[in-house]
Amino acid sequence: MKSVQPKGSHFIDGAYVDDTAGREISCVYAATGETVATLHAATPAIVEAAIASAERAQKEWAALAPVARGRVLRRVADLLVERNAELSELESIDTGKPIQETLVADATSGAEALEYYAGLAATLTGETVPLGGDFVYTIREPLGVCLGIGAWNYPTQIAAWKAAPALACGNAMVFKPSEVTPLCALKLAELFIEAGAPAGLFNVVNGYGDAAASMVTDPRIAKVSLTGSVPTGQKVYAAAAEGLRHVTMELGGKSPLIIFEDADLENAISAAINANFYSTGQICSNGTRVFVHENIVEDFIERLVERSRTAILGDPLDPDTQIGPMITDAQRKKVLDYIRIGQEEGAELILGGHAPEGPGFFIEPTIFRNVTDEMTIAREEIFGPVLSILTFKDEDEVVARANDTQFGLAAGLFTKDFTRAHRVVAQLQAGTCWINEYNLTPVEAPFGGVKMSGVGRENSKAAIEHYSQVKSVYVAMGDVEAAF
Ligand SMILES: NC(=O)C1=CN([C@@H]2O[C@H](COP(=O)(O)OP(=O)(O)OC[C@H]3O[C@@H](n4cnc5c(N)ncnc54)[C@H](O)[C@@H]3O)[C@@H](O)[C@H]2O)C=CC1
Repeated sequence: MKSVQPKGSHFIDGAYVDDTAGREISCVYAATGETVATLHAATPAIVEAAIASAERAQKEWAALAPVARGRVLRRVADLLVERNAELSELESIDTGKPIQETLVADATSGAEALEYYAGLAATLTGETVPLGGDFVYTIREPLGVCLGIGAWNYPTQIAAWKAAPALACGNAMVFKPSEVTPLCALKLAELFIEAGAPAGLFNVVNGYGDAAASMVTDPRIAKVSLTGSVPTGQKVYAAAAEGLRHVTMELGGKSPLIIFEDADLENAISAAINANFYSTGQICSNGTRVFVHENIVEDFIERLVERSRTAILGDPLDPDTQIGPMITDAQRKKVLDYIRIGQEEGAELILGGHAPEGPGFFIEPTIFRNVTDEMTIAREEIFGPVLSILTFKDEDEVVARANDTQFGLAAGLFTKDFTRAHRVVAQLQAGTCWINEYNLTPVEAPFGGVKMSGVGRENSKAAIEHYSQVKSVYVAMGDVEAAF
């Protein structure tokens, strides 16, 4: 494999830097287990350099005309599109996701976020509030230096989804990628410099959880946006509270996908496949509890299994590969444990369930039927290619069961009855819902969770609220009245 060793472990103040005193980070190609790059986790000196340069750059950036800021973001979007082929290859090496996915879902999704917020940058104005003679005007201000902390499943997309709205609002960002996918965000940082952003505006600090934790409580950090698991979210939210910092939390889920009796079966099956096996099931919003009406469950299962059997597992860089490995061996073990527990608790394994022989962290697409609500595989987030089929009889019952979870990230339903579709969606406790689709997350629409799945929204105009603050200015036009 060609070398993907970056010129340094971190990208700070416009250049690669390293401090070999930091603990080693091995970047492993999940398809073979081979180490493809070795980096060093941030030391306190690296963290200090990153935050200090971001603080400097933020002042320069916020002083630019918004349209000029937008122009830089737009150039980054163009560069992401132009370099999509090489960036997708790197994404596949960093994560193990198949190249046929990364070519359409990672740098391209990042580019869309940058293009969207590039356009929005110059429109972020305040409002005027008439009060008779006096009036109030508002100014939308940046927060300062924002900290982004990423998960491993979408390293380019997560970095871009956080950086684009943050920078459009006039903030700077320090981004800490997941320690298992440290490569892609560094490339994004290079592109910001190439596009003309001030040095320090978007810094990447690689490291483990402790490096991110040390930044969360730094007095110069105004906001923290995390994509990660619920336990990490709870820790980061609590730590950020010490300084009353703004937070956005994009956390885990156990989302329902409901297939009503009148659903278009082939479309529903396509959605169930996408909602469970895309990115080898490593997607937070996956619809892993597939509720199928009892009258159609046999037909549904027959076709689902028939189609899922044809999935091609293989080298992520092979254009024919449809399913890549899990991110790490540890994650694969965790998923295999859930599969074992599912069988022990009485669910019926009808496809997959094994790790194929040979190198790499592969796991077969796995389908369980006869899953019941209290089983562990129906309650906990697995974060792997494991689809659970549950059956239901009527609408009220399935809504109650769908909502019976601590999570609330996403939900989907399939029906041809639009009255029912809207009635059910209105009752579902989820931040993002799909009617007759699943897992599409266009930048134009808000994305995020309710309940334990998170706080705040990414994408769309909604993200602007989470990366800016409003100053209210009262203007008096007459004399000041006083009691004496
Ligand atoms: N809602 C969403 O948008 C998404 C949520 N996820 C969730 O993320 C999880 C899988 O990703 P992982 O990387 O394993 O999650 P994780 O929660 O272990 O780590 C996420 C990030 O937080 C950092 N971190 C760990 N401890 C920290 C601490 N005490 N303070 C500050 N930062 C800390 C890690 O280094 C990593 O960069 C899944 O549970 C999944 O549901 C993943 C992708 C998208």
